[in-house]
Amino acid sequence: MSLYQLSNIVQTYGGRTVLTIDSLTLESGTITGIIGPNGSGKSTLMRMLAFLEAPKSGTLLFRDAEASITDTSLRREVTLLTQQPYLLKRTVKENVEYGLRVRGMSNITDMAATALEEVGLSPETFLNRNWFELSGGEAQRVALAARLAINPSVLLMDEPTSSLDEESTERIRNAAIRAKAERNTSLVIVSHDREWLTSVSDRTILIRNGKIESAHIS
Ligand SMILES: Nc1ncnc2c1ncn2[C@@H]1O[C@H](COP(=O)(O)OP(=O)(O)OP(=O)(O)O)[C@@H](O)[C@H]1O
Repeated sequence: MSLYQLSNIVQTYGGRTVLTIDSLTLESGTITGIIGPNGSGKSTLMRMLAFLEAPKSGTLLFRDAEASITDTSLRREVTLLTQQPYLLKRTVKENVEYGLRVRGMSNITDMAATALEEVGLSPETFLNRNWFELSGGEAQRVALAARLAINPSVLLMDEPTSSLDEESTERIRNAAIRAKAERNTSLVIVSHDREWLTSVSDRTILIRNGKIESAHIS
C-alpha cells in the first residue's frame, strides 16, 4: 500500500494555477526530498500532504483512502515542521511534552528526553531552558524533537535547515535518518541545499513552475 497517491492534482490561488501534478506516489518508510526554485509550489504541495489545504481538483489518497482536510485523525499521523517553527513561550520540556500530554500518553518525561537526544540536544542542559534562551538552530531542533516525540507516521519538513549552521544541519539530517530507521517514520523534506537533501533522501523530486520535472532515486 502506498502512503500517498496524487492524481490529476491542481491547486489554484485567486484563479492562478500554482501546482499541477498528474501523478505522484510516495511510499511508506522512505525519505523523499523536494527541490525547486522559489515560488515553484513546494510549500503548497507540503500543505496538501499535511492536509492543511485541499487541492482545487484531483485525488489525494492517503493509504489508499481519499483524504479530507476535515479528518482530524490525520492530524495525529502527519505533522509539518516549517522554516520558522512555532514554540510555546515556555520551557523546552513543556514544548516537547505538549503533544504527548494532549494525547494522554504516559511516560512523557522519558519520551521527551529521548526525542531531545535524537536531535542532539542534551536533556540535562536543555529540558529546563526557556524558549527565549535558545539559538535559532536549537529552537528548530526543539521543534523537531516535539514532533518526533509524538511518533508521527509522516514528518513533513519545509526548509528545516535554512539559516542553520553546519552542526545543526547535520543533526537534523541524522535525526531524519534515525526517525526513518527507528520510528519507521516516512519523511518528505523541502530544501534548497541540493547536496544536503540528496544525502538524506532516498529519492529527490524536482519541481519547477508548479510541475514535477524529474523524480529520481538519489
Ligand atoms: N495563500 C496564497 N495565496 C496566493 N498565492 C499563494 C499563496 N501561497 C502561495 N502562493 C503562490 O503560489 C506559488 C507557489 O508558492 P509556494 O510557497 O508553494 O512556492 P515554494 O516553491 O515553496 O517557494 P519558496 O522556495 O520561495 O518557499 C507562488 O507563486 C506563490 O506566490
